[in-house]
Amino acid sequence: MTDLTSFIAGLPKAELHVHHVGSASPRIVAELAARHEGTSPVPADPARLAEYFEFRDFAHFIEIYLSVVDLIRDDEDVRLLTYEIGRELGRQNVRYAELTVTPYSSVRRGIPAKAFCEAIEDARSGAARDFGVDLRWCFDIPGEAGLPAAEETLRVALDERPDGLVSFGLGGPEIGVPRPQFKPYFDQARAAGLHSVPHAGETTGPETIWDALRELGAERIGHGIAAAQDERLMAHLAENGIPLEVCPTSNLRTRAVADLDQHPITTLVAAGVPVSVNSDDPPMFGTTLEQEYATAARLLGLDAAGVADLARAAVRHSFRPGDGKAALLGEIDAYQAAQG
Ligand SMILES: O=c1[nH]cnc2c1ncn2[C@@H]1O[C@H](CO)[C@@H](O)[C@H]1O
Repeated sequence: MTDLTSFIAGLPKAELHVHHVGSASPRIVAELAARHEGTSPVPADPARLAEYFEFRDFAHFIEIYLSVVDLIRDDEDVRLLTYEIGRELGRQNVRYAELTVTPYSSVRRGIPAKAFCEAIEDARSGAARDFGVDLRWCFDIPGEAGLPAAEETLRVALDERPDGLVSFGLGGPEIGVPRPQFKPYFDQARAAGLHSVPHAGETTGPETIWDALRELGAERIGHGIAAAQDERLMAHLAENGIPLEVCPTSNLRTRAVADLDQHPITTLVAAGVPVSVNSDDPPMFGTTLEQEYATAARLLGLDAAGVADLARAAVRHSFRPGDGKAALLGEIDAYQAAQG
């Protein structure tokens, strides 16, 4: 197992499902909480954060998530947060990451869209230069904020169009937030060349995934674990090569699954559904991408070659432009050969 752990650590990887504010390290969260002490429920002591990040259920998770979002108050906070995420990804040998960013939350708090996009783009350049990580953006609609959030997210995406933007998403709760209402916004984003990557089937059933496919033109699905309850849907995903971004520990910590050993990833993989493994909100869930790979290896019974294939799947499912995918696949091949 130690061998596999070090193989995973050195393996060049791609991360496809990781949230911006949800990636803030305990140090950064505590630093921001101290800066805004008295106006935030977030503990300013990193040692107390683990307890703060114990979630009763998904709704509680979103409540806590939004309290951390509230700590991001100016474009300097955005710049620092994003650059530090690049550092952590680089440390894990993540070479490419699509970060789910929610511009609506910041714009609503008074950070101008232009300043927000400049801050993430500055961090993107810095992360490439200093940590060798290629960061890209998925701009997601926070579902709980409804159509005004959809409108604003689309506006920022199309008007600012930062260089790193590759896709358009939809996050937050699924219960009480039907996917079809967002169709016109996804239609416009897709017409402008953005890929469609909504969350679906994380906290509700397979019907939400069907909606995401039919109404939002989903090319990949965030989470999508409820597909395991629907044979026809699994066959559809397999036949059409529509991948799921699976985040095992997240599902445990938000109590979407009761036990990692019963995680649907095994059913999905057995049915031929393309999957990648991702970390979602790593410090909040007490995980890292490396740990998610180790968990997937355990659940799926993978050896080093199987783990390398998992990394290749993430690269293939990614929206990395140009010859970037081939280059990263080449890095994985070279690493595997050298370890051989
Ligand atoms: O696991 C997750 N599922 C859904 N949304 C999430 C998750 N993690 C973070 N967010 C974030 O929650 C906010 C409120 O909608 C959004 O910013 C979304 O990106």
